[in-house]
Amino acid sequence: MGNVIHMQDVTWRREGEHILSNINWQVSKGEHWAILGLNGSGKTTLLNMINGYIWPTTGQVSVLNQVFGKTDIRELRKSIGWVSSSLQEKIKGSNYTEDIVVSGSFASIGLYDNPTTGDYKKANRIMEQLGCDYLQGRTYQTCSQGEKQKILIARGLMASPELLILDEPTNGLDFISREGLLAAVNQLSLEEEAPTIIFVTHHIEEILPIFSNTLLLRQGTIFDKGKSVNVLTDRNLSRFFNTSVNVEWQKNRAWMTTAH
Ligand SMILES: Nc1ncnc2c1ncn2[C@@H]1O[C@H](COP(=O)(O)OP(=O)(O)OP(=O)(O)O)[C@@H](O)[C@H]1O
Repeated sequence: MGNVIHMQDVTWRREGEHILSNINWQVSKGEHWAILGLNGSGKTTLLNMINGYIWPTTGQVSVLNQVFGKTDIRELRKSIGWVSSSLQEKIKGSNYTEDIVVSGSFASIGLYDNPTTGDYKKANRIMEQLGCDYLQGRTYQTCSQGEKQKILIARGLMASPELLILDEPTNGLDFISREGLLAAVNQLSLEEEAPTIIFVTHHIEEILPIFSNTLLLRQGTIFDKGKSVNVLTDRNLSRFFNTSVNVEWQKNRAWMTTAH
């Protein structure tokens, strides 16, 4: 099994503070991970590190078997799809959805290169797969929040990445759109050439059964990690959130409520 992410004794310090410390984490091919953590726990910092935008102060990082410091990060980034709210903010509302998706081939936000008919065919196939092909011919600004997220995920898949990072993709979605998006992510994971998916969320019930593993991040350290069923327990999450919670499993998803 190949290593998709390998972090060994990683720390990241800024202005005398440890933003990340003692991070030992391995994601193997065939696993999909959820990352859960309160605001400011270091999730974005961790993702920035995986994408090579920041470097560990100490420790070693390798992504897709490429050791940082010995590899061309820009090349590596072509194998990583990253969907985040900061990407969402960069998209121009007047762009056509299919052009946004195609731009994922060129790792550009706008469409500056000359896409081929093949690129558009691929975009169409991915959009079909995510159930958003009906949006072709529409501008981004006319799409709902859920539709926009699907477009950005489709864009992230255009370069056939080996690793797909979905950073709080359900933010701002109503219940129906959220479940629609989760169903699309689930479907995507079943595809033959599916990338490894890292799914960052604040909501436990969004951790679909495909997310075999979960990482709990607290104050820049790993609070717990491992099989989701073992990590998402009453006892563990009560300690993690510092408040008493109950977890109930329904349809292989964990639902959390406060215990009082
Ligand atoms: N460049 C930096 N310099 C100083 N502090 C930083 C820097 N980047 C992040 N931090 C701090 O590190 C901590 C973790 O931030 P990070 O954005 O990784 O958290 P997060 O888990 O993604 O939070 P959220 O859920 O709110 O997005 C925060 O306290 C933040 O202020």
